Amino acid sequence: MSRIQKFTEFGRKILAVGRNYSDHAKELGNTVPDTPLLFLKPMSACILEGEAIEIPKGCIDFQHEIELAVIIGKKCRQVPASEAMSYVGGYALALDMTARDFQREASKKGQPWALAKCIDTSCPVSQFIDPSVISDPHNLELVCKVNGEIKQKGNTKDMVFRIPELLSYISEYFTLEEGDMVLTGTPAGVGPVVAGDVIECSLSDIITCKFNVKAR
Ligand SMILES: CC(=O)CC(=O)C(=O)O
Ligand SMILES: [Mg+2]
Repeated sequence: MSRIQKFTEFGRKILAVGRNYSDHAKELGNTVPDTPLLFLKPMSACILEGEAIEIPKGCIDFQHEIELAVIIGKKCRQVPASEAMSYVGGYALALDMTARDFQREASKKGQPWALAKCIDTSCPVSQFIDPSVISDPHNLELVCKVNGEIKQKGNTKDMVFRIPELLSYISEYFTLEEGDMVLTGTPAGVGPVVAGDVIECSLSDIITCKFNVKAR
């Protein structure tokens, strides 16, 4: 259904969901929200394989968060959960790179997460995955390795809010357009990376992607 096959055809915005896996909420000492916790990432945060993840200036705790990205296939506004999957045009693997020290500081002061989550290179994305190759998006293994060592190993079956609920909730407030992305949250195991590290991600046996980390 979607024409989107490559990064240049992606849309204009990224909606990201936080604390959508209870094991991750727990590891950071957070509770699971009653309704999806949303934030935006700009398209300028996106990079593709071959480009490096850059640690932002002043950050000493830059962390990986592997996430399933849902790519929107057609304009989606106020859709019921029962119809939401028909708006999915594809999937990708993504990293919601997070300056955790900046986030902690912002949260303490009641400030937004822009500097923690929205900075350049903070959204590495894999190649586009056609939805026809994914029979059940709620049973996919997410694995993130740093320098060959497994750091995150989760399954999309453990999402608190599933894709239909997320798209219905989000589209009540934001019109989603073709190529927009929804990052569906990260499972437990997030942790820091430093310059010189290599992050490798996989989604079941469907796709892998690899990114080098460097200082800005
Ligand atoms: C606390 C967070 O950074 C939330 C988030 O992004 C997640 O995936 O969960
Ligand atoms: Mg995240």
